[in-house]
Amino acid sequence: MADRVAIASDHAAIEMKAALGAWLTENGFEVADLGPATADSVDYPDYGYRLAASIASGEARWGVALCGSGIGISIAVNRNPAARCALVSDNLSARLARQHNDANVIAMGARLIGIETARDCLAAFLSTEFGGDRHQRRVEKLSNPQI
Ligand SMILES: O=C(CO)[C@H](O)[C@H](O)[C@H](O)COP(=O)(O)O
Repeated sequence: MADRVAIASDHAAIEMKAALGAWLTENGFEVADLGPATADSVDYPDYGYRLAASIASGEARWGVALCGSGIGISIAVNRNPAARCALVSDNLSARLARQHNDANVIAMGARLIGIETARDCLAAFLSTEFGGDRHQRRVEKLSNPQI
């Protein structure tokens, strides 16, 4: 399970899903493609929930969530308390999502960024450690929402 990555999208990001899935495999990650399998129009919540469930169950350590903007699917993933999904579009945000937020799912928008940028973000995300310390306290508070 350690390096297993679950990847899911909607129809808008099917090509980016294929490209990032191939890159993950080439780089030694075990990939669970949670769909969809075709470019037929689908609803991003269905795939976001499926991805989050694979993180919650421990089937996957990491998640990659893709849709047109990345917004809808990131909202869907974050409905599951086991997920900390960060929507990013640049290398620094991808690194900070790990360093400060201990994000376990990266979301990106296939209609907003190109595949090269997405690969760069994913590589940065997967190679960056959580910083712990003060960030640990804050991340723990994310699991205990209160005013
Ligand atoms: O960006 C999205 C939601 O935040 C989704 O990716 C969808 O791709 C988008 O809403 C789909 O639009 P479409 O006109 O049905 O392709």
